[in-house]
Amino acid sequence: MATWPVSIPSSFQRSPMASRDQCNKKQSTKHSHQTQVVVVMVPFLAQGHLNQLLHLSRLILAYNLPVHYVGTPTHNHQAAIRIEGWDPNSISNFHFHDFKIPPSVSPLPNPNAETKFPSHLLPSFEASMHLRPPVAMLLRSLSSVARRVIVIHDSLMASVVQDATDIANAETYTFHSVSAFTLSLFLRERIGKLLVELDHGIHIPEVAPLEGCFTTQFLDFISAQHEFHKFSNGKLYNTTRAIESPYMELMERIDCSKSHWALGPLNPLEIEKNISGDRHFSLEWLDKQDQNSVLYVSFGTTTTLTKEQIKQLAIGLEESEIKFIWVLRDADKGDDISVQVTRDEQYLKGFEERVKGIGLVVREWAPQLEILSHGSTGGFLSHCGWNSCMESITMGVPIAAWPMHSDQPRNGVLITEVLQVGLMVRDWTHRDELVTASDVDNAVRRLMATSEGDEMRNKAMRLRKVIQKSLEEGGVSTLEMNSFIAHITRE
Ligand SMILES: O=c1ccn([C@@H]2O[C@H](COP(=O)(O)OP(=O)(O)O[C@H]3O[C@H](CO)[C@@H](O)[C@H](O)[C@H]3O)[C@@H](O)[C@H]2O)c(=O)[nH]1
Repeated sequence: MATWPVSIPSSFQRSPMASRDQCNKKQSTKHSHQTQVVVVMVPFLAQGHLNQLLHLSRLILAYNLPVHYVGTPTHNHQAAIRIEGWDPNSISNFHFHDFKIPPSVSPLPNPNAETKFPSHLLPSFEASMHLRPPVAMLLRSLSSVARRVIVIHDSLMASVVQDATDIANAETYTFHSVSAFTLSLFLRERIGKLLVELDHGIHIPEVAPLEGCFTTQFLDFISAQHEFHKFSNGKLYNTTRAIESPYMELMERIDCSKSHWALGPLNPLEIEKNISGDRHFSLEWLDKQDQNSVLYVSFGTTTTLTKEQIKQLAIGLEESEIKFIWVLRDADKGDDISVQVTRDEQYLKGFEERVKGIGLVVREWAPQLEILSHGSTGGFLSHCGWNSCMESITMGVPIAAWPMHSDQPRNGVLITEVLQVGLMVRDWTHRDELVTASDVDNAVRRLMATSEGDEMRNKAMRLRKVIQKSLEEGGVSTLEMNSFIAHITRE
C-alpha cells in the first residue's frame, strides 16, 4: 500500500505576514488563542480552483492563523509557481502537503470535441478522490495538537473531507469557486417552486438553460458530492457583497440553515511592480503603450480553440487594428501543466509578422493579474471564468464576454447585464457556430474604440473603487472577513 507523507509543524508560531491590501493591517491583537486554531485548505485539482484557495490562504495567514494546503505534488507545485502577488514558499506559517495518489490516464484536450467542456480533465478529477485517506490522516494529526481544525474545502471535494465529521474539534466550510449570481441561479432552478417568495426584491435576469455547459459525466461527479454537503458548517464565496449583495442574499434565502460569508475579492488589488529586471516581456511591451489602449485576450486554463476558430480570432484582431496581447494556450492537461500543444504555427507565423508592434501572441503562462492591473490595458476579451471576471472587475477593466462552458455563460450575463461592465461577443444560443472574424472585429472595436466602450471602462473603474472602499476599515468586505475569522476562532 502506498504511504503518504503527513508533515505536521512542531509548533504553530505566528509569522509576520503581508496584509490584505489595506484592510488587514489592523489585525494585530487578540492572537494568543487564535494560534490554537489551524486551517486546512482542500482545493479541487484544477487551476481555477487551486488559485482561489491559495489566495484565500494569504488572507487567512494575515490573521496569524497557520494554513495547511493539500494536493498532489504536481498540483501544489502548479499552484505555487503560478500564483501572483506573493510567494507561498516564503511564509513559515504556510504548509504545502504533497500527497501522492495513484496515477490516472490524462488525455490531451480535444479542440474538436462536441462541447467545449474540458472532459479530458475528468479522470484527474476522479483520481482526486484518492486524497481522502491522507487528508483524514492529516486532520487527525492536527486535531490532536490544535484547539480547533477548520477545513475549507472546494464544493467539489466534499467527499474527500467527509472524515472530518468523526473528529470532535474539526469543522468544515464549503468554498464555492463561482459567482453568487451563477450559483444562486443554478440552485434556484433546482428548487423550482416558491420562486416569487425567494426572489422578492431581487433582479433575476433571463439566463439560458444549462444545456451545453457541462457533460453528463461531470454533472454526475457534482451530484456525488451533494450528500456530503450536509456536514458543512458554513459556505464561503470568492465574491464581495459590494458587487453581489442581492445574490448573496438569494443564497441565504435558498439555504437559510447555514451561515454564508463573501470573503472576496481573494486576488490582491495592488500588484507590486517587480523591479528586479525579470518582468515578463508582455509587461515591458505594455509599458510602451498608451493608457487603456491594449486589449488582453485569454481563455483561461480549460478552453481549447479549434484551428479555424484561432484563425478567425487572429483575422478579427488584425482587422480591428486595436493593440492586443493574446494568450494562445490549450487547456491544461490533468496531470502535467508543462505539456502544451503547438497550434497552427504556419498561419500564425505570418500573422505575428504582420501584427508586429500592434499585438503580442503569448504561448506560455502569462502574468494575467499584472497585465490587467497595468494602466495600458483597457479591455479583456475573456471566456468569463470566475477568476478572470473577479480579476478584471477588481482591476477596473471591462470585458468582451465569450463564454465557452460551465458557469461562464451566466457569468457573462452578470458582467454584461447586471454589472454592465462589458458586452457579449456572441450569444450563447449560437455556441456551436464559429465566431467569425467580423464578430471579433465588431466586439473589439465596440469595447476599445467607441464611447459605449468608454462608458463601460468608466463603470468598471467605478466598480473597482467601490471594491477598494469595501476593503477599508469598516468596509463590507473587511467586516465579512473579520466576521468569519471571529467565528472560527471563537472560544
Ligand atoms: O496564461 C495565463 C492563463 C490563466 N491565468 C490565470 O488562470 C486563472 C484562470 O481561471 P478562470 O478565469 O476562472 O478560468 P478557468 O481556468 O477556465 O477556470 C475554471 O474554474 C473557474 C472557477 O470555478 C470557473 O469559473 C471556470 O468556468 C472554469 O473553467 C486566472 O486566475 C488567470 O489569471 C494566468 O494567470 N495566466
